[in-house]
Amino acid sequence: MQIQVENLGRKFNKDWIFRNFDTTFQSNQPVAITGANGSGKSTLLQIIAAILPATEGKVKYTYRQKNIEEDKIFRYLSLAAPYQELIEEFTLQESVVFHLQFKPFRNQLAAGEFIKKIGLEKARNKPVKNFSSGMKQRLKLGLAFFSDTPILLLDEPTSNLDKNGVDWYQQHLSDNIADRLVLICSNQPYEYEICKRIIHIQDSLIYIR
Ligand SMILES: Nc1ncnc2c1ncn2[C@@H]1O[C@H](COP(=O)(O)OP(=O)(O)OP(=O)(O)O)[C@@H](O)[C@H]1O
Repeated sequence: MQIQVENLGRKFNKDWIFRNFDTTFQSNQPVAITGANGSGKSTLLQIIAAILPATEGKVKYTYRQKNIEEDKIFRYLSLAAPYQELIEEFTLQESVVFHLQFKPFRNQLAAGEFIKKIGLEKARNKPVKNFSSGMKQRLKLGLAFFSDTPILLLDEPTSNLDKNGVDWYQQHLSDNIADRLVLICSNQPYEYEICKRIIHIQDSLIYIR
């Protein structure tokens, strides 16, 4: 998988959040996106996920030597982010079965095994609306980690997780990144220890470290 970003810029109202950004993201080269609160990390991630349009510039997606249109890229990506919604009325079991209608899990993982892997067996029949914020975060991360997609996008991945949850995150992240293009928006180094490349956003400019 490759994502090529050319002359990317985004403004809200009259303010440029960032401008003139060029880079290429590749599978097996996980990248952290860092920067102060409000610097534009989530905005950049949402443009790459084709959730938000860019104001100028282009994002090009290539998978197995074929161009993927922007309106099809959702099929190729998994995203875990604070602004991503879960279906609150569904139980955990129903949420997983619903998800599997659109995106299968890696290595043919079954729904029951998935629920064990995210450590929520006791909540199998509980509605998601009654989950704690940490339980919701485990579900979001699990769906992203274990879905069979070549792109994995994470925004503030350990928010609401306790120490056990952070250990769980680090373990499953490293187990599920092979052959995937991984981008992590974060200011917590323990969330992006696997990333050798860091992109830092400051004062509307994006620096590659
Ligand atoms: N829909 C919107 N309308 C107007 N301004 C917006 C909108 N969405 C984001 N912004 C502004 O864009 C800037 C970047 O926001 P963004 O959420 O991308 O930052 P961030 O680096 O992810 O922040 P944080 O670390 O707090 O999550 C902020 O100044 C924010 O107020």
